Amino acid sequence: MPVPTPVLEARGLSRVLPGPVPVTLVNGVDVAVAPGEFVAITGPSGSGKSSLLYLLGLLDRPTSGTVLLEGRDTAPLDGDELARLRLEKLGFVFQFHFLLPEFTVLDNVLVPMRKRAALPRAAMTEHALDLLDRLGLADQARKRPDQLSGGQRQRAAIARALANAPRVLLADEPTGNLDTRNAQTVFDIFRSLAADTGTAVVTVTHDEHLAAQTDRRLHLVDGRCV
Ligand SMILES: Nc1ncnc2c1ncn2[C@@H]1O[C@H](COP(=O)(O)OP(=O)(O)OP(=O)(O)O)[C@@H](O)[C@H]1O
Repeated sequence: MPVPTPVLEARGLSRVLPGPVPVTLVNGVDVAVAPGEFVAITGPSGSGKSSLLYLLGLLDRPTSGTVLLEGRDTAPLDGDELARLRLEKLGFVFQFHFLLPEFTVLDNVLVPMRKRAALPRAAMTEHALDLLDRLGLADQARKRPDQLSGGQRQRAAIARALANAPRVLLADEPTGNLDTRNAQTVFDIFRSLAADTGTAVVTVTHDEHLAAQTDRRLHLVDGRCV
């Protein structure tokens, strides 16, 4: 069977903070993520999990090595080109939801769609409402984030991350502020997202029970994948 082109690939990825005593955050990581794959980044505190995720998400630049997105080398791209790729191809979820407090949930989901401007206005609203419905938030669309529960807020943040139908969803401890039930719901959403839409999901987690539910684990120790 032909091996599919990885949607996301790291080759010899390293990130060193310069200084009198340079600090190595990520050290020579090679990884290839296939479309529809659900991958956990695990490892002890300070092992470089978030640093690796930021590199994979084109939010930080490696000091050596490169990231390929859908087979395209991102190393030569400038800041604007990277921002465009993030907007069009990647979705992000963090431990804190980072929803805009003065906007409704619906308007929060519309922000990345408006920025991309790939759809007429009415179609954007329809798509955003459909996403919220799929995440069990149909009744919350016109509320502000502070009127939602913690679990609902994180699902709204996931809806926003999915607004532009990313090829890869990157999540940094997305269940860190959630109780067990809501944490499981988030992982259930990730699992069906990967299986049903082919979106690759890469998530940092401390939680062994959740990590065991993914297809594959990248375990980091001192910035190296072991
Ligand atoms: N800007 C920075 N300046 C100095 N040290 C940093 C900086 N960013 C990260 N570090 C250090 O680099 C190491 C890796 O950090 P990173 O946040 O990637 O680890 P992590 O595995 O995600 O940790 P945690 O599980 O605690 O969130 C840590 O030791 C951290 O303290």
